[in-house]
Amino acid sequence: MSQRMTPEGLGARLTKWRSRSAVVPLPLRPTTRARRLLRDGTAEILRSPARFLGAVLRGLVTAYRSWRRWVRVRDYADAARDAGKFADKFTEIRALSFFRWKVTLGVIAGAGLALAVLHAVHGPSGPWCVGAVGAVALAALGRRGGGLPGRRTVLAGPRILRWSLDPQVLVDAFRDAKLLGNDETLRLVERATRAGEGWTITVDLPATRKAADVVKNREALASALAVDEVQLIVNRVRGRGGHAGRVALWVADRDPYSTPPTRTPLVDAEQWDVWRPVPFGRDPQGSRVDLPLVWTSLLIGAIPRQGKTFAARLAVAGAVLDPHARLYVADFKAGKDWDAAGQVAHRFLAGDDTDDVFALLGWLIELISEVQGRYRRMRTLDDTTCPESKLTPAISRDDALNMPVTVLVVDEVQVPLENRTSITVEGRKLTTGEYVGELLTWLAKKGPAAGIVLILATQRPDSRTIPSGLRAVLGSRFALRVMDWRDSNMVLGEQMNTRGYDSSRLLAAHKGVGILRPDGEISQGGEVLALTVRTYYLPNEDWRTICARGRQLRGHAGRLTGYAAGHDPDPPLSAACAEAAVPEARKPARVGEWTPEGLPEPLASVVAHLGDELGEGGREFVPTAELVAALGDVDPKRFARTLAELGCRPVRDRVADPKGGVRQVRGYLAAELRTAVRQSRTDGSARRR
Ligand SMILES: Nc1ncnc2c1ncn2[C@@H]1O[C@H](COP(=O)(O)OP(=O)(O)OP(=O)(O)O)[C@@H](O)[C@H]1O
Repeated sequence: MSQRMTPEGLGARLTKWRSRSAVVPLPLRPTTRARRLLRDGTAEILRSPARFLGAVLRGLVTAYRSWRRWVRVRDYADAARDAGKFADKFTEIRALSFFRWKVTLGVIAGAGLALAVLHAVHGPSGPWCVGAVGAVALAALGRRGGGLPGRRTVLAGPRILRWSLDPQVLVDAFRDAKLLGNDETLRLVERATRAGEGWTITVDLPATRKAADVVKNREALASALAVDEVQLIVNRVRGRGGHAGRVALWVADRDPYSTPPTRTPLVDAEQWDVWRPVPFGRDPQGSRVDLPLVWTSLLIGAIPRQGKTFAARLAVAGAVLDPHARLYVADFKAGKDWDAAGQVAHRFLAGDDTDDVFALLGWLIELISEVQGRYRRMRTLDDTTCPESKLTPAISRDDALNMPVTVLVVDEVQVPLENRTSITVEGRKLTTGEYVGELLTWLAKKGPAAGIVLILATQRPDSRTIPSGLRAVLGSRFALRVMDWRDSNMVLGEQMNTRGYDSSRLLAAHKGVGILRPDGEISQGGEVLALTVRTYYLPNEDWRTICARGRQLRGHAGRLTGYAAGHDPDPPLSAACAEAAVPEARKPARVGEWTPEGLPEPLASVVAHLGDELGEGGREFVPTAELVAALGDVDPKRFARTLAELGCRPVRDRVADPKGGVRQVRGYLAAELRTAVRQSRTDGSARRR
């Protein structure tokens, strides 16, 4: 069917032709590019006088600095000083400096005379012309450089320092901090610019030096620059445009935390989406730091009165303002800091005695069953609704599926973890604290993907209080001021102090300031291992406002449940019924299930090595190297082939290495090994029948 050519159709075709035809010059093409060119060109013309003036001023400063170096014979004096011969050469240097002063005065007098003659011959236009030429020359001298491309893989060419501030200051500071040798220098990748209330600059170290060492020795560098270490932020530039020798520095003009704190923007938010990273605070340069919470968990540690509760409330504030999110709040501080959360929480408690600990135990058991149920239900969902075994925003908001993002906050988590009341679980005697630790560990491992977020705050981040297994699985960490570097490492992770992150160095006056080690990317982008953050200020009054709004939102949406809806809380578990309530996941394996009897080799040896660790809730992945080493003189190829015949195929996974990092290794999924064991037992008993 032929199309009638309407006036609009003709116009549209003409526009299309003009935008595509090679005959039409680029600037005349009716695309947004032409408009952009016009806009940029006008802006450029309007800005040029101010830019020219700026360049002339910078040129003046640069010319003055060069002259001062020259007149003071700095290069000669420095060389003499480095060679330890300054005293011998002093007279010579002074004489040369005196001579250069005389040359300077001579040139000034000559220039003045020449200008006077010019004025006499050509009138005022003569000196004006000379002035204009001089200004152009100064502007050329002071024009902004865009930085250098940085160090190439093979170093070549001179290292040129171009910085409108005296770059030698920085090089000297690096040398004083023993981060550069006397014959080494820095290469400026991005010239110094103002960022917030300070200077930022990116430099390349010589090829023999590592950026990680600069980060580690930040304090020495701060001393060499004569600033407090809180004023100096040093980051290795990673990812695109970065390499192991590139460092970004930010030097604040003054203590960045001396200004009054900022209120959280959530106080003014009508509503929030719990899937959006929550506004957590600001970095020293004043940029906002948002903290993602879903699919991870958070550990907050600090000595008393440093702002743990405030930080935990900030983290949970986003969930309070999302009517789809469910909250479990356990306040073992037993103060009134969390009281307002009772208006919105599905489960709420404030207290610190054994009954409260048992109530928490009940919640944990409930949440573990919930997680198991969610995984079971997710398995039945189609791939479009649930592409991986992970909660998605759509699933979490689907009432029919009933899997809302659930945030469990435990303030002063050391109270339940240290409870010594004895209980028996499946014949095993242990303290309630140990059991709480086990359940929290299980939840922190399996819960995040099913939409259960754990936020734990503690005054005592030591190894006796927070089991290492639990710490290892808490993805995000926030360390406010602690007593010493060991406690800081307890919160932030092994060896973090040697990488330059030690929260014991924060000042007592810096309340709410801590080191955040996020799980994955945060709003700053790039690959940051950790960063210093000053949390937003969230006093009780604002917290109450947020909780009242959260209640209103839930009320309108018909989502007030549990405690907030006024339902009687379930009676806390007692020591006697703790055992009966243990969910399947936490039950130790039936006697004999993880023993090698009746199993074929090498499965029998694998089970003998792993024992109960193979059970549900135990290990998820076992490296091949570990199995081969444990089984002694086994042929790795035959071992892999036999296991493959039993349905266990090697996969790659990340494991922690002893140096504190992670590495990828090959190994077997415990789930597949379990299935193989059960299958072998079923086959064995069928054969016996
Ligand atoms: N971001 C912040 N900016 C300024 N001051 C803050 C900030 N966060 C907390 N504070 C101050 O620190 C004080 C202690 O905060 P918070 O109650 O959260 O400490 P805590 O570590 O939980 O204490 P405790 O261990 O005694 O429970 C607060 O009263 C508040 O004035």
